Amino acid sequence: MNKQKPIIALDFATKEAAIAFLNLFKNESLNLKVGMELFYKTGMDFVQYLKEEGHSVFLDLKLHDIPNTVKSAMKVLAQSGVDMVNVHASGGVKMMQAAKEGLEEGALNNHKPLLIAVTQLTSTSQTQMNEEQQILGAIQDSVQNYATLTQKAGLDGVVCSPLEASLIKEATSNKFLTITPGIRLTSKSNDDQTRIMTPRDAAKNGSDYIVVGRPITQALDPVEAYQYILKEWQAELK
Ligand SMILES: O=C(O)c1cc(=O)[nH]c(=O)n1[C@@H]1O[C@H](COP(=O)(O)O)[C@@H](O)[C@H]1O
Repeated sequence: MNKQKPIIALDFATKEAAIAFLNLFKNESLNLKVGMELFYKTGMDFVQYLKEEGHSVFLDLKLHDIPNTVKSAMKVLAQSGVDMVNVHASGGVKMMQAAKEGLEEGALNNHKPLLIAVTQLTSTSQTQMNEEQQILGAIQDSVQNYATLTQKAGLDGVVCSPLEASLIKEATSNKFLTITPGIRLTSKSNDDQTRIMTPRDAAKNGSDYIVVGRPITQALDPVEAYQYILKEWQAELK
């Protein structure tokens, strides 16, 4: 995964729609995230096709189950040759350790994907967390707690909002990765994302990778939107 480039969330319903989008980018090698919608429709063959086309792939399936099940599933994912996979940190330290073991056991030719854990989803608001999850206190504290547990389990980093990136670096280490969706071009969100930042501010606040979906995929000119975000991201990259 090239840190200089945003990760594009390839949230499309079909292989044809995803390929039509990718064709706009000619032969450029991209960081792509394949999530549940596209994966459930197209399966591992399409993921493999993306790898063969020279792209880096974050397979975002957010595993969350008992340790034994997650370990077995990770063994299979390790064999796919993808570059990054994830679990939910709320599954607990034992589940995260099992995920890591599964990846290590399944790794082919020593290629082990980066393993990261989702803290609090970027769509979750302070109020929602307090009222629905019954976690009291500030959402930043919950994110930091999940990040500390993730580090303890030996994973490579977390998925969080860019708003929390610098806080996580302070609580863990500079090498602990922050992968940050919730990227919007203005400071106001008009969709399901609540904890958002612009690409430039995300870079300033220490995000290692930004994940961007609709601001690129739904743009009138996706290549122009991508180029703009790339420029904004790289402008402040340390
Ligand atoms: O794990 C993720 O990638 C993820 C975690 C999170 O907390 N928030 C979040 O938005 N995502 C993913 O990041 C992408 C963001 O897409 P947009 O909101 O369209 O930019 C989606 O594919 C989400 O599934």
